[in-house]
Amino acid sequence: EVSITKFPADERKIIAKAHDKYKKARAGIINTRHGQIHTPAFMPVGTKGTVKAMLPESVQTTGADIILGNTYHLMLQPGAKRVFKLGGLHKFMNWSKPLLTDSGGFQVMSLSKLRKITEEGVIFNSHIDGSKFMLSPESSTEIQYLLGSTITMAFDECTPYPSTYEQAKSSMELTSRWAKRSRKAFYSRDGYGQFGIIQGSIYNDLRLKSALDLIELDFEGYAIGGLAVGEGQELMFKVLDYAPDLLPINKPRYLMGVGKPADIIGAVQRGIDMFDCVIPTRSGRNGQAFTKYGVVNIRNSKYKEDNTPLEEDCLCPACKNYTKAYLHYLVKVKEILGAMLMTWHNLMYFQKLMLRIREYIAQGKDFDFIS
Ligand SMILES: CC1(C)O[C@@H]2[C@@H](CO[C@@]3(CNc4nc5cc6c(=O)[nH]c(N)nc6cc5[nH]4)OC(C)(C)O[C@@H]23)O1
Ligand SMILES: [Zn+2]
Repeated sequence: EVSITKFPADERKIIAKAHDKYKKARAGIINTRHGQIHTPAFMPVGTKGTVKAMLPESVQTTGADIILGNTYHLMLQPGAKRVFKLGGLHKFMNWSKPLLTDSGGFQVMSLSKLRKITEEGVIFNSHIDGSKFMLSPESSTEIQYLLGSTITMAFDECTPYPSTYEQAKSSMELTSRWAKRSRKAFYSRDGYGQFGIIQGSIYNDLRLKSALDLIELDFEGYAIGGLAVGEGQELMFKVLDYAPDLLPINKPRYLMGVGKPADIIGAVQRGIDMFDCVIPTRSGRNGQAFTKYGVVNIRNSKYKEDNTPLEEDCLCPACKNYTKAYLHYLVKVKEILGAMLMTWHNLMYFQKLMLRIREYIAQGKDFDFIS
């Protein structure tokens, strides 16, 4: 029931502005071969075929519909052909819902020491044993097929931040050529999809050109790459004020590597549907718990005799059965159970945030809350 109240003109402008701010937010469902994805969605990161410190069934109880894996790590160990022979990544890791795999270029740049970028692809030495590998649009796409990914990411070059206009332009153009080769190498099947990744750094004309090049290839969804690479929230939002609108309105939009709750809320308001970030899992293992009261650093000595849960109304095992004092102790003495419980709580927190955002959008309500 919306009651129409006569606001003075200037207040009406503010309210209109607020609603205007939310008009790009959308809630929906992506149907895949491995089940539905309710969007806006947060994807827990399972880089090496496991969400660290979590059983897959526990990840499922947090409400996650889809998790992320990494081509780069899995091709080095245990190897894509071996995973294929063993029945694919879903079977290997006992996760039957959707899986999205990143295409590996970004991880090569952020992980391996020696590498060379050529038109063909990226030649690099494994950060594990130094052996030589090459990733190309074709090999990355084939590896993701062997893994059995529900959503395959195109092979791109993540333009570093900061970059000059010229650097960003040539990097974006390489990504467009690689996207074309990735699309050609993709074995399309019902219920599986491939997402293109737009680049262009912070330059709106390059972002537009990147989007136009990739829309021509008719991907099942589109990611905005080259963000969450040190540019900061303000600059990221500046790009997000226009970039999502360059992409097809009826296809999923995925912002890679984001982020903290406030980043996610701001990006949803600008039209983003999918997110992945290591924050809930990595910071959980480091003793940081996300709660409605803010981030709790459980190692702080003020918790050593705190007999209350992280959040009294949270349904996760950490909050239902344990106290902050116990979590403080476990993390201090580096007990594995500490990493498990903190991770479980944070993943639950992030999924509850996404659920509330989806509900607020469905009811046409504002969701500027950051709790
Ligand atoms: C936010 C937070 C905590 O996440 C951490 C750390 C540093 O940022 C992150 C997250 N940001 C991030 N931006 C990305 C851009 C691309 C991209 O353009 N292309 C492709 N294929 N994959 C991408 C994956 C991305 N992840 O990137 C690494 C280095 C993976 O660690 C993550 O800060
Ligand atoms: Zn909890």
